[in-house]
Amino acid sequence: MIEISNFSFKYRESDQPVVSGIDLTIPDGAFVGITGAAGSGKSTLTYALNGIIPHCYPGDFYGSVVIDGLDTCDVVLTDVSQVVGSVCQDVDSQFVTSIVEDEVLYGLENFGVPRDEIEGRVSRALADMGISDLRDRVISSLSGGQKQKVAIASILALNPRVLVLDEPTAELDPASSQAVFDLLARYAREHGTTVVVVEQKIALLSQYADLLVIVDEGRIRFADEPAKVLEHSDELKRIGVNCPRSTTLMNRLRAEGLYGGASVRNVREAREALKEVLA
Ligand SMILES: Nc1ncnc2c1ncn2[C@@H]1O[C@H](COP(=O)(O)OP(=O)(O)OP(=O)(O)O)[C@@H](O)[C@H]1O
Repeated sequence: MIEISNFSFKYRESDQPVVSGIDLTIPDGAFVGITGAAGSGKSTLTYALNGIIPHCYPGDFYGSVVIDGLDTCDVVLTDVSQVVGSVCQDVDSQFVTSIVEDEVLYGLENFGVPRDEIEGRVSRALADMGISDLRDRVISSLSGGQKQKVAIASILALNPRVLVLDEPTAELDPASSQAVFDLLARYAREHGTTVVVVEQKIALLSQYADLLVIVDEGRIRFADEPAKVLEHSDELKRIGVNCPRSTTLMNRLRAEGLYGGASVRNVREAREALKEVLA
């Protein structure tokens, strides 16, 4: 369980807090999607979850962030890393070795995983990400999308109880993005891993998230199941979050009194809903 209570943070260099009054409870095994306009504070929230705040960025920290009973302010970063595996937005800054296999091995060896488990974990993580063929490649020679997959594989190999990923599909094509989300959802379902993903594509998040969080100017504007959040497509647009056109269309029909169902997340759901409207 993750409990963020009345959390605010001001970077030493910023004039005012960049996130304020954040209250969020995330049960174990939940799939949480976070989105919001550029600069709204999404990455800052992920830094609070993976311990980078307060351990690497100096600033004013108020409130508390407690992960599986660990208050991130009371423990060292390594303790947080044992529980939270994270993939940051700039994956290049995350790599510590030059070969794909070494990168996945690095974390396992650092975490003291028994030798006889290591090969199985490396192979499984690479296979899960569909990159077994990249095992011996030099990381700097990979495409942006391939690098993202290596970064995710390195974290999956560690079997963290919580996964925090900041725009993990930014460099991926739609099919690979879907495959990564499928995999994350499988980890949540089968291993009870709590997954927190920052993502620009609200349609993709809505398809997978149990809880969709919208951040606006450092505050949580909505935190609810996706269909409930999508009901507010006009307000979302005003704060820089564009819903799929199918969502906006069905919301307009609801406003006109022509549709009474839940907000739709995609064209397929809109098609079904329209059948009802036209019946
Ligand atoms: N290390 C830092 N020092 C000072 N200010 C920072 C730092 N990192 C981020 N900020 C500021 O905090 C605010 C929120 O940034 P953050 O990166 O958390 O937002 P974001 O929603 O993730 O943005 P994006 O979608 O563009 O990645 C921005 O005004 C940003 O300039």
